[in-house]
Amino acid sequence: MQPSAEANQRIARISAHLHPSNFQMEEGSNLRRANCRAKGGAPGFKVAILGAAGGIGQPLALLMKMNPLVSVLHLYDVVNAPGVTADVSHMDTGAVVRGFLGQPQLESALTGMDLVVIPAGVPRKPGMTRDDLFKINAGIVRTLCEGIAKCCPNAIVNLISNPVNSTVPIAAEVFKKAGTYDPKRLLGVTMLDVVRANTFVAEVLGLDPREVDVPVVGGHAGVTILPLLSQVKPPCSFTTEETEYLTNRIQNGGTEVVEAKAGAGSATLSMAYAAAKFADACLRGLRGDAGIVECSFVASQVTELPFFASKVRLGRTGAEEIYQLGPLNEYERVGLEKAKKELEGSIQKGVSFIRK
Ligand SMILES: NC(=O)c1ccc[n+]([C@@H]2O[C@H](COP(=O)([O-])OP(=O)(O)OC[C@H]3O[C@@H](n4cnc5c(N)ncnc54)[C@H](O)[C@@H]3O)[C@@H](O)[C@H]2O)c1
Ligand SMILES: O=C(O)C[C@H](O)C(=O)O
Repeated sequence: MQPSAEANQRIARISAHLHPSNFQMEEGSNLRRANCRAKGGAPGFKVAILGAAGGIGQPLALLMKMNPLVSVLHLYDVVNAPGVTADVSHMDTGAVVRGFLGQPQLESALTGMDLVVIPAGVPRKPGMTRDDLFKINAGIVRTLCEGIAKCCPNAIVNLISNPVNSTVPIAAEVFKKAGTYDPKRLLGVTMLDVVRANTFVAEVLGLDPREVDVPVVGGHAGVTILPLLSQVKPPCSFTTEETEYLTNRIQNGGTEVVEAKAGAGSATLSMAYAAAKFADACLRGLRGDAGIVECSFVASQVTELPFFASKVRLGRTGAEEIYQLGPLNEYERVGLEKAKKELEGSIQKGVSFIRK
């Protein structure tokens, strides 16, 4: 049966609004229903995931598609973005999903985004440190951040790619160079350390992890991960043995997963959960919700270092307030000095990568 003149007109009207890159994965089709709805302006935020076809990217795409605060979800990767996009786009939740494949489509993926989440880059194998990933991931993060500076300079950026202690300074330098740097909008994702800390502390205390809140400060690698067990909520105390066990387990949580996966990568599922939780907090902040506080690795004056992870209050403009560390016990003070020593070198390495 021939489509009616009215239907043809409707299709032509909708097609005229669509960006050519959105057709990339649906050759032969004139109309993408998803785009029609996006054009209709469903309330919510526009979110891009860069590295969306990866071990973290895929479950993160699924979780963000389920988030009612997301109206448009852009999935970008240098491989396999079409398949992941087709798959996730069939979920009957509100967000409209669009896929973007390879560097020529990066700008389309980023234009108009409110939040950009970056899990792009290589993961560790057993025996590697996060810093061993610098060689490859530094360049990836630089390229992606150049795209952000050009196409969505006001977006909030959640940076997951390791080594976070260096990639966040890299991103800051790229944005400075482009004249778009707003420290409040650049957030290194350390949420997995908090998620792990809540889980392991709850195990020791015999509590439900959802009732536990452990601040984790410093950075995101080995001794730079500093859980503040003296500040756990609900208030509690630990023996020296428990403190040492918990601190070591939280600091080595990533390695525990890398070894268990035995060459098949690092944490992906718990990371996607943590990233989705953090992104949701950022979106609630953007919406104007009050009292959204999470730990993140940000530009900071809490210590003498230019970047440091601590509790931040998330609001309409990103990390609007950065909280001091609060009272530390002797064990934590020693840990803080160790953390700062290692962090200093990692931050400098990131800065020099762009400035050199
Ligand atoms: N911050 C954290 O707490 C945390 C936790 C876990 C993993 N990570 C880090 O996240 C990163 C990703 O881990 P994964 O397990 O998902 O790795 P993965 O290899 O499974 O996926 C990475 C994805 O990035 C894509 N990619 C590579 N270069 C790209 C580019 N230039 N542009 C866009 N996409 C690109 C790859 O194609 C791949 O799909 C690693 O660096 C890992 O160390 C961080
Ligand atoms: O450990 C890794 O390499 C990945 C990530 O940083 C983690 O903490 O799980």
